[in-house]
Amino acid sequence: MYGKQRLIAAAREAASEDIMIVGIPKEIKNHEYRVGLTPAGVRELSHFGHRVLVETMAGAGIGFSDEDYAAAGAEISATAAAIFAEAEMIIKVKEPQPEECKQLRPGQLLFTYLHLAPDPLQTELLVASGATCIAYETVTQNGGGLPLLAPMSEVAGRMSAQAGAYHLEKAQGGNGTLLGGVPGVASGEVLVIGGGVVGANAARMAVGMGARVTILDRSVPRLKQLDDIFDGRVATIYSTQDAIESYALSADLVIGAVLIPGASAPKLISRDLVSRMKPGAVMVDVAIDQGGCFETSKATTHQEPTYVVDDVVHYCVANMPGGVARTSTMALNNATLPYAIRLAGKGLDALKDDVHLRNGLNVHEGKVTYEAVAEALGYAYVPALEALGG
Ligand SMILES: NC(=O)C1=CN([C@@H]2O[C@H](COP(=O)(O)OP(=O)(O)OC[C@H]3O[C@@H](n4cnc5c(N)ncnc54)[C@H](O)[C@@H]3O)[C@@H](O)[C@H]2O)C=CC1
Ligand SMILES: CC(=O)C(=O)O
Ligand SMILES: [Mg+2]
Repeated sequence: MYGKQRLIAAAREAASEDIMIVGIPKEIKNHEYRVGLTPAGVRELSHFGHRVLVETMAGAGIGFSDEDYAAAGAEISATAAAIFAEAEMIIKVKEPQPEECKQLRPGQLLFTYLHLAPDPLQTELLVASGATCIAYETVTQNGGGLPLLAPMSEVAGRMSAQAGAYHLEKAQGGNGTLLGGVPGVASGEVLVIGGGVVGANAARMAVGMGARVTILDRSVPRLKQLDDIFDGRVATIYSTQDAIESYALSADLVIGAVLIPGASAPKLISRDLVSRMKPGAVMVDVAIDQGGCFETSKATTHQEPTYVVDDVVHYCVANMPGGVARTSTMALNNATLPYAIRLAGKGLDALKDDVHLRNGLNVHEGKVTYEAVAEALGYAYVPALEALGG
């Protein structure tokens, strides 16, 4: 289709689309200043005729005022409760907290990160809500990759090297190694386990700081790509228990960056191995939002990001990008907005029409529609298309 024909078809399609009430509550997780839509995103949805309700002060922490949102076409709501009560689709950033889950209802769409496999309580509450819950992190795309996880993985990967370098300082509990070294003194050793988006971005920052970096992955094609990208500046090693053990024992900083989409992260570093690592080494478990890939990991917050096990500092913040919320909000919105527009225009048909968006569906009308989540938590698995009624 070309030119005028394409415009007419687009106008017809737009005319047949519904108008939706979209709600943006303020995030309530610890030190979480990201927001589900920027004013620019509100403007796009308003342009398509949708009503957008934004909770007062939702973007205040990152310089988006109520006036900015109102100027973009939003209606400012005084409370989250008013938004949950009226909106047909809720757009958030972090997984809904229990008090948010309890306000969801059948027929309502929820579009946000969920990370359900390691989170039985949230899953139970979403199933009980009857709502349609779409997880950013399991939406897929042609050619592979997770387009709505990738922007935050880029951020968290870059932050992980930064956080690791900082916590290697003595005053932060680290062993006092400067990752880049200085002339005449060896640089620090960084082990990155998982060479996907987080891992590549972590390595990029660590290499930039002058560290000696090794990336482990169990995908040989991915190791080949990394070898090309880094052009000899990182070592790429196939991931086995042997490799993990030998590199972890000499590392100053270990970054956990593995993912099996939708599933709980595999525990790749045991408590015993942690006890044999260098005292004052630092471990940053970015995979903590999927349960963590170190046996000793437990989720922490930006307020209290670290704890120590066997003299090894653990940094396990489950919402790392929230620490650079302004950059993260804009990066996340760039990725989510086209999907939000389709969901607002077509409702459930947007899921029926697009297998990649449908792969984001984790819970619908009380059914678990993502296999790895059902398996991890003992629910019956109902394929998304079947749950949606074909
Ligand atoms: N804590 C936080 O704030 C954030 C956490 N994340 C999380 O970081 C994790 C990684 O995400 P991405 O890099 O986007 O995923 P990705 O899918 O791009 O990369 C994961 C990599 O892990 C590799 N892998 C799987 N099993 C492995 C094993 N046994 N040994 C070595 N490598 C293995 C895969 O081959 C793949 O290359 C996810 O759990 C994601 O949710 C992402 C953003 C923010
Ligand atoms: C990916 C994720 O969970 C986050 O950005 O917080
Ligand atoms: Mg997270």
